[in-house]
Amino acid sequence: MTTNMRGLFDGGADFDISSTVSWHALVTHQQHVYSLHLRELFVMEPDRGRELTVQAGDLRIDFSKNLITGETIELLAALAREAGVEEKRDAMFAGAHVNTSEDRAVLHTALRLPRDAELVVDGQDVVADVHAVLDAMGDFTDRVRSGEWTGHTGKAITDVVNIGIGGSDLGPVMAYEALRHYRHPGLTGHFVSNSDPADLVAVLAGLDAETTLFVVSSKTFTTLETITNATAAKAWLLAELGVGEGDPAVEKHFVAVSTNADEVAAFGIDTDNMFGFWNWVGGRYSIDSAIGLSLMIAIGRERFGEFLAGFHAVDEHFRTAPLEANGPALLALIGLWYSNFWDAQSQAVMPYSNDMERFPAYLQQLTMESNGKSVTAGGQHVTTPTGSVYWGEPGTNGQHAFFQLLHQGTWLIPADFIGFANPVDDRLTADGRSFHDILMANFFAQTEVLAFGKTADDIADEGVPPTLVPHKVMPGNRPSTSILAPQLTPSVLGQLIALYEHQTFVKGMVWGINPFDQWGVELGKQQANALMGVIGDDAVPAPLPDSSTDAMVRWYREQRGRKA
Ligand SMILES: O=P(O)(O)OC[C@H]1O[C@H](O)[C@H](O)[C@@H](O)[C@@H]1O
Repeated sequence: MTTNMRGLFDGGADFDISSTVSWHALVTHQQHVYSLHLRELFVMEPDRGRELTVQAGDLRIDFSKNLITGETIELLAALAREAGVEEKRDAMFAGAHVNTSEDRAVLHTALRLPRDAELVVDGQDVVADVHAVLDAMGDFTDRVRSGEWTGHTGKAITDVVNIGIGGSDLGPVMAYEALRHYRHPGLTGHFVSNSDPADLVAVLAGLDAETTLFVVSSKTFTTLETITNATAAKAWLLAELGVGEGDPAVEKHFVAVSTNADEVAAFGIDTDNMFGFWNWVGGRYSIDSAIGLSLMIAIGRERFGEFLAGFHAVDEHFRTAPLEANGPALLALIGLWYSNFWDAQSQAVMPYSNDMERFPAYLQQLTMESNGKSVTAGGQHVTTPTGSVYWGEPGTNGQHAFFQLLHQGTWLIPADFIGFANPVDDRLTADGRSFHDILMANFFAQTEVLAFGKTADDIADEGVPPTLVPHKVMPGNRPSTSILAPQLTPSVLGQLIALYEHQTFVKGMVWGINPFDQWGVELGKQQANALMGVIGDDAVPAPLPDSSTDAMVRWYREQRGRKA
């Protein structure tokens, strides 16, 4: 396989997905589906619930409550084929440089290959490299968990603080919360990300420096927030331990996860205590790399292995299943159906699992940083809307907050519901009734009501006064996808993440954009750096170039007790 993928990924300067035969067919087909209600579709296709359900690993994905027919799936699959999704998928798995703007391979799938797999990319045995790091992480994890690794004063570690932001925070904290029941009882994890000092202050307030381990996680090791927090944490540690800068105590309390050994050393962390990864792992695709170290310490190396095996199961499904029965591909294509043919702008994700509270936030970075692009990989302006706004809250909480808008509002907002057959912990009951049954009864009820609603006739038949009937009509025909799994285990969490990673990829490939760069984040960082020297220093001459920022900075200086 050639590593120069410009041809395939640029699609040729003239290629425009919205000019393809399949796209035009979908435009026409949408008018047909628009004329049908989900109530009618379920009558016309009585076995629809089973026919439109796909199994991907342990994930049972029911697409039947979407505004689709069998023909929609055929047309969407044809669109994906016209866009070269299968070739692009194969190229990604093989290690081609599919991230064209940065000329990099995209190999998060290699992070979960089993030890006996083979993959050589750019002359490098990727599987051997991945497992060497996993082994080092595992050995370190074992030592921390057993108490063999001690702090400077010889005490075992009780608290692990991950310092990172973006992909170096969202994945670790989300998975740590989601896998709460698998954690080591004697170790507590903490996550510090924000450049608001309140974040670090609140975490340090409860900690004993002698038993605290900091994991500084940063792909680049230059991210301002992370380096600021890590520097402050180091100063706190040195002060608490009563030792000076450069004291070897730091080695016992700071480890690093990064691709940048030079910066790690410059920060003062022994590179023997650094766990590496590679530039072919994007930040938002990195929870299964060494960035997962704090998670591995929490759940242990075996459970972390199960987590990786879960990703791999869905990778294999995605790599081999035909598009028409491919969970990630269908999730993507049906999402794209709403974005591009129904004018939907957002996508809700509702995990019916309190432990998955951070999953929507995690998906925001994964999907929006990946597909929030308006030029194609070839540099042309896109001709269609791209990435959706992802958002959500755990059920049932969301039901009592914003579901009203989903049920009766004017926007079409497709929703993914995620739920489990078994709770991880069912010790508590409410008068003998399972909490979990209450939770899942709500899940099923919501997807049913969204799809089928309640008609004015049905409401009138119940004796509701005519003036109230319009207010009580539930229009239905609101799409949802139900993703179910037996239980929220490390493997299932890995499967869910891989499902969304690959759906993000498929959407990006159909749109012809590059889901693996994030140039849009850079300018804000540069601007913040430039303003940092200005806002706190009266000597820097005003005015600033725009009147809004200028006035705000003057106000800020005044409020901070300085003269503008
Ligand atoms: O891991 P780091 O290099 O510190 O990067 C942390 C995060 O910051 C950047 O601004 C990117 O937008 C993210 O993709 C990345 O995950």
